[in-house]
Amino acid sequence: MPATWSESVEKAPTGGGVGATSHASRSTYVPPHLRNRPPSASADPPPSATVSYAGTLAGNESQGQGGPAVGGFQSYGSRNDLSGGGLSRGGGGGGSAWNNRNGGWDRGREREANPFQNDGVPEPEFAVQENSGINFDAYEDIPVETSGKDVPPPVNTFAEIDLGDALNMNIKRCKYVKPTPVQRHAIPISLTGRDLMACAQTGSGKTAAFCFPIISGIMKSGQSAQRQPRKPRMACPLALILSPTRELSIQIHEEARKFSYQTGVKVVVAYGGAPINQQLRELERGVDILVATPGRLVDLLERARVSLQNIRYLALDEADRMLDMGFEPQIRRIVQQMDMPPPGERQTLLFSATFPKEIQRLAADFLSNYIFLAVGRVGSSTELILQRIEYVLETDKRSHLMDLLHAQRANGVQAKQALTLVFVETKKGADSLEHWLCINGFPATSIHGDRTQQEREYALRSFKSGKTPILVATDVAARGLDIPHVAHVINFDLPNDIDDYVHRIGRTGRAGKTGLATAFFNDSNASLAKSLADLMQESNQEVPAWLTRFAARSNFGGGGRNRRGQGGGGRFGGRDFRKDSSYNRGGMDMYGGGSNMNSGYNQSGGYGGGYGSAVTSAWD
Ligand SMILES: Nc1ncnc2c1ncn2[C@@H]1O[C@H](COP(=O)(O)OP(=O)(O)OP(=O)(O)O)[C@@H](O)[C@H]1O
Repeated sequence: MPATWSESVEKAPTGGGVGATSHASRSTYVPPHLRNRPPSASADPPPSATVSYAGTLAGNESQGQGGPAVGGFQSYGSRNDLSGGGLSRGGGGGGSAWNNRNGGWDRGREREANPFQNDGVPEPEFAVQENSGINFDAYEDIPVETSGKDVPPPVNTFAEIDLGDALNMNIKRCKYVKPTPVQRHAIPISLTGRDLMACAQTGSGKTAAFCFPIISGIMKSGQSAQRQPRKPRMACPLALILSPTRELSIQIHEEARKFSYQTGVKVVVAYGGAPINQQLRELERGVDILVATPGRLVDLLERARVSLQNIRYLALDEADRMLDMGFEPQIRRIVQQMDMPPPGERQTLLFSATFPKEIQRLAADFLSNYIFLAVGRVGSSTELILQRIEYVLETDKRSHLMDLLHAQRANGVQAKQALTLVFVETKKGADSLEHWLCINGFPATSIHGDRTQQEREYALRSFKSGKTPILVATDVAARGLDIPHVAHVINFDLPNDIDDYVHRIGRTGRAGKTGLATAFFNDSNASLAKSLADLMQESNQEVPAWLTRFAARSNFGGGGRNRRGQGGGGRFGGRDFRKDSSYNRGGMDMYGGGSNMNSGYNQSGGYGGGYGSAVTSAWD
């Protein structure tokens, strides 16, 4: 069975509606500088070189791998096993006891593939070993803030929570020995049915924090999509997980499939850029949890192939991104203008590492009597990431990058265990830097919104596997991606928004591992100086004197995309906006929920931030 969509395309017979990416022959990645050459010249990237990393990078390398399998993407069924509509999912028994669904959704002819297979984790060994990478000591004294009515107490172990045998087994298979701080708090809250707005640092385990309660809730209820009254060929999922990018949706799907293995809960992913027919057929086979990007979901809703009438759980990952000006209209359409049950009748879970107050205000429209949870210095970066800011003129950036890469190479850590992610501002810039790196002997690939989905998936796989240990990316790769062994994040071009910086550097230093983040700063980044200096200080980083001078000089607090100065950050970045005096001025109940609250967001024209079209277009 093909592991990814790009593989399934490569292996499929010719033709068959693959759209823009339907190449007749097996597609080999061609770097941009070779793409227009005759076939004989357009072959592989330059010969693989050993890229090595120094000092802190070795720390990362030595920690081992905690994430999903390399190259792990969703599997699509073959085109030949689609007959019969696939709707005949035999139901589990009724009642509300555990395990009342079949132990796996392999009803009828369909068999549930083992999502752990790619991990190379021998089943019998999963019992004792801790997830090899995570350093829980790093989280021991992490500050936690909760607000809202009747907040359920946190737990210290998974055993304290009644998640069900099958899910507990999968937690062991994942080698999660104890919950991370956000899981300790968020899972008990969600299990009581409360709405939740949760902020927690990058790489701290938010995916499981929203997946576990959803999966266990579906298992416990004994509900399943196939037992709901449904129109023919219309999928009626019980849970919807939305994320801003295709790759993140793919990743969440992979994770959710592991967590729901043999629970009877079926997870399906739908995202843009991949053939919709394959996704439709997956949906026809039955779906309990639908993971989707907003654009593709709207398409499915318009075709009346998905109904949201049975939604019991709505989760927005990267919720602040999902509700900012780029996505907000689509999200409102999905959540408020289709057939989804309103707040109070469904459970809504919003997660991110950053949550500007303006977005919190907006998000309150989607929530009912919710609990706000902030774990760690939210909106700040983890101290596990060593941040370096270097003053580099625009014209010197490439040679400076080359110096960095040569220094890494000189230091002898294997490339596969120390990947480098380089962020640039534009798609053209990504292509051009990738080309330049390749011709200079550094195997690189790129990911951005102008590449086909097949190319994007191929690039990510090639990076994860270490075949091309440098990935040049736009912000499309800034959020959520959990790529083991990313040892170094380089902000070749700094973003305009400090929250974007937080997410970008969060691709390293995940799950308790250490990481290095280097940024090239020059006068064009002056508006970021203050928030950058503040962020570094909060994270106990050494702030260069020249940056402090820049910060003192710059007076950009009132506008632009630097939201930190507008209440999104602060000493404890994830403060509940309901605690603001301005929120209560109108006599609103401080923790009354706010589902009927008019945020005034639109009237005021939104916060000054927003994303320029170049950035927005990098997203799905
Ligand atoms: N309880 C746990 N024990 C060990 N490892 C865990 C645990 N929970 C999550 N992880 C691992 O931690 C890593 C980071 O998790 P995840 O991707 O959910 O982070 P995140 O908080 O969503 O990050 P981001 O803000 O970047 O989206 C993953 O590799 C995951 O498998």
